[in-house]
Amino acid sequence: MAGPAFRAAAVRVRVPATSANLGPGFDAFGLALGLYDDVVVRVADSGLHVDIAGEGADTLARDERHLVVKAMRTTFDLLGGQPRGLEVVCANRIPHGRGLGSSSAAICAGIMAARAVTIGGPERLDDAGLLELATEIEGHPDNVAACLLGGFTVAWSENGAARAIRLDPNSSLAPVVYVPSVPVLTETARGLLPRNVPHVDAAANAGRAALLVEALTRRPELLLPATEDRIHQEYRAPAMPESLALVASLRAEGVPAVISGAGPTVLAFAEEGTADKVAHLAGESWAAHRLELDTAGACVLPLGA
Ligand SMILES: Nc1ncnc2c1ncn2[C@@H]1O[C@H](COP(=O)(O)OP(=O)(O)O)[C@@H](O)[C@H]1O
Ligand SMILES: N[C@@H](CCOP(=O)(O)O)C(=O)O
Repeated sequence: MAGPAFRAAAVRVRVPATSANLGPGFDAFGLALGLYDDVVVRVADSGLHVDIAGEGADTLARDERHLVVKAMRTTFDLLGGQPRGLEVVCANRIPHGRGLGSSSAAICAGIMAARAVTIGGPERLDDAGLLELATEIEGHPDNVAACLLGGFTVAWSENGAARAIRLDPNSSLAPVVYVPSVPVLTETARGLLPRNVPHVDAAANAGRAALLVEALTRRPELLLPATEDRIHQEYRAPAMPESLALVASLRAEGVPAVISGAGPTVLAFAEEGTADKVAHLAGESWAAHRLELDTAGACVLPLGA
C-alpha cells in the first residue's frame, strides 16, 4: 500500500512551557506558561537536517536521537509512512532538565508538526489520539496535557488511555519561576520516588488537590494550603536540597510555592502587584522570571508568525 502524501510547504509549531504537579497533583495537574519553543518543519527530498538555536544548541544531537525528530518518526509511522527527507529548525527557549516541561514541549511539537505536514494527518490522528501518543512517549500525561490544551489541566488515565480536561486559571495569578543553573533530569527525580506512600499522605494530597482546583480557578486566597504536597517533593530533596529550602522559605513568607514538575525549578504564585517583590525573594543563584499564563496551548502558526 502506498504511504501518505506530504505537504510541500513548511509548518511552524509553537509549544508552551508547562509546570506539572503544582504541589499535590502529582502526574495529574499541569499549567501552561508563556514561554515557548518554535519548531519549523519542511518535508525534503532526502536526508535529515536539524538546526537548533537557543537551549540545547551546544549539547543536543542533530540526528535521529533528537527528541522532536523521534516524536515525528513515531507519528509518521502511525500515519502510514515516513517522508523521504526532513528539515527541522528549532528555536528553543524552554530550559532543559529544569522541571518546565521541555521534553513534553519537544514531543508535542514533533507530533503536531508530523501531523500537520501529512495530508490527511488531522483526520487520521485526532486531538484525543495526539494526547494519548504524547503521553505514551513522555511517560506521564500532566505536562503534555497542559502543553497541548493550554491553561490549567487535569489529566488522568482511563482504561490505559490518557485523558485531560482544561480549566481556565484565575486571571489574577502571576506565576514566578526560580530556575537554578544546574539541571536535574526528570528520570533521576522520578527514580527517587518510593513505590508506595503512606495512606495518610495519599489522603492529605487528595484533599489538597481537590482544593487546588478551586484555588487556581476561583479562589487564589486558598493557594497556600491548596499547594501542600506529601507524596513527591520531599522525596526528591536529595537531588535538589536548595529547591526544597526555597519552597520552605517562600511558604514561610506566605507565598504559595512548589517544586515545578520534577524540579529543580521552584514555582510561586504571586499576584499582578506583588510579582516583582516575590521574584526578588530568592538569592542571586536563581534566575527568577515572572511568566504569563498560556491559555491557547500548542498551535500550528502561519510561517511568518
Ligand atoms: N527542544 C528539545 N529538543 C530536543 N530534545 C529536547 C528538547 N527539550 C528537551 N529535550 C530532551 O529532554 C531532556 C530534558 O527532559 P526532562 O529531563 O524531562 O526535563 P524537563 O523538565 O525539561 O522536561 C533534555 O536533556 C533533552 O534530551
Ligand atoms: N509528574 C512529573 C512531572 C515532570 O515534569 P518535568 O517538567 O520535570 O518533566 C513528575 O513529577 O515526575
